[in-house]
Amino acid sequence: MSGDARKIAEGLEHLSGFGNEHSSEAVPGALPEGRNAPQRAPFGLYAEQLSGTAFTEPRAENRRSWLYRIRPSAAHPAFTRTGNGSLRTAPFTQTVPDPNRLRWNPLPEPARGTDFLAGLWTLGGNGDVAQRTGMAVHLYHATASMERVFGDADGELLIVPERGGLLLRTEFGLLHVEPGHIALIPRGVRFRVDLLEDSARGYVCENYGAAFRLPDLGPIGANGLANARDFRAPVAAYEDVEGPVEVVNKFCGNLWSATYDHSPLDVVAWHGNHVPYAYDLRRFNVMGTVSYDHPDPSIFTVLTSPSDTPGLAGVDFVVFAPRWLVGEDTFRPPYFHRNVMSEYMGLIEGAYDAKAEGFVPGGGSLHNMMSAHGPDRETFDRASAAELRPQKIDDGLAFMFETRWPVSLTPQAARAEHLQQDYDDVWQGLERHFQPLH
Ligand SMILES: O=C(O)Cc1cc(O)ccc1O
Ligand SMILES: [Fe+2]
Repeated sequence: MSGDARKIAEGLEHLSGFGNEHSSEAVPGALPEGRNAPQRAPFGLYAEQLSGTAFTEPRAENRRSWLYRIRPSAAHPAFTRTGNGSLRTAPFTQTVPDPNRLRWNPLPEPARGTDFLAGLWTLGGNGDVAQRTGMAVHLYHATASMERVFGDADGELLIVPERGGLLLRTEFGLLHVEPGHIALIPRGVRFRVDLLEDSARGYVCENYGAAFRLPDLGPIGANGLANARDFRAPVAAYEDVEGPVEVVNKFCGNLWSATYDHSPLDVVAWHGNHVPYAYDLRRFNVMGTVSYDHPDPSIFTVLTSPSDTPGLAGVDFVVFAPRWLVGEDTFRPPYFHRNVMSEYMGLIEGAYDAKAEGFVPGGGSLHNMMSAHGPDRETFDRASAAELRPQKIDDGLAFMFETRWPVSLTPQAARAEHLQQDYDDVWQGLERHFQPLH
């Protein structure tokens, strides 16, 4: 936490757009013109490519950036294993996959001096990191800014702050996010997290699969949901620091550490489309029914990571943002359902319209493949009797990581003190109302 970081965060410029060919230079003239790798890059910088897709993936999929840096990333000593803390990686095989509905309270308060990386705690996930499929659900609770630098070779990190602003110092420059915003750090991109308050907590989806992108809009048309221009990418900003800097690399599930003799956040200019970005979820253009029935939550998709089957996401990131409910002769909250996809939900603020209580900011719920869930009894009773006037839902911000594979838990999540023991009770007392005519 630092006043300096807050001042920096609030004065940041950014580049606008999703998936663009952006370019940025912290020093005018640092970006080569007309070629990526001139014989000598401007100002004695090193040119380096960072790829996010195979070289040969179709143009519409292809992601890579060119970085012009003080030292090439290759200039580093050997990495050696360091402790993984509470961070775990797929395949998750240490617990028996659980068909029960599960819900957790927020993580307990960590020790003072816990940085973002040490504060990461894995709930579970699916797939296999070495196959680049699946995802992990992490929570974080941090009480100190990072001194070290982190990069995740295993996947991109979708960070969903719930409490406390963050200043993300990345190779591409600086991003500022507050609760209600998201940040995405692409696979392999190095970064450090400064806290803007005494502590920060939130959620992370580590996506081992194909990079998140905006969903197709189909009949919605050319605009709507998350609009591309509302995504913010950083402008180039570099650290010219000589001296020991610890760099931690997550590789196939383990943390590896090396002490560099310089900061790796030394990129003076860059161009490309494999970049970190941030987005304010309150900019989401919510679509919904204007006639009847509760639409499926895919209508709230912010970002999707496709799998090899069209329409079947490895993981979708979905937001339940403030909106009007106007459906006529409609049970307006989320319906009862059993879903082939698996749903991890978190709450950033306020309340969620399917749950009267017990689903709290910083907590989370897991409804795995085919587990029966939906409104709790209190919500069902209230919504079944409610007068159906137009109603604004504006007291909460919830989200979902919805994935095609069941989420298996880590032992620490399965045995957590903050796992609620009585979650099933929210569906107790749903009375029988059936009265056939006779
Ligand atoms: O379970 C949930 O609360 C998420 C959800 C929301 C919704 O509006 C419809 C279906 C669904 O799974
Ligand atoms: Fe659901």
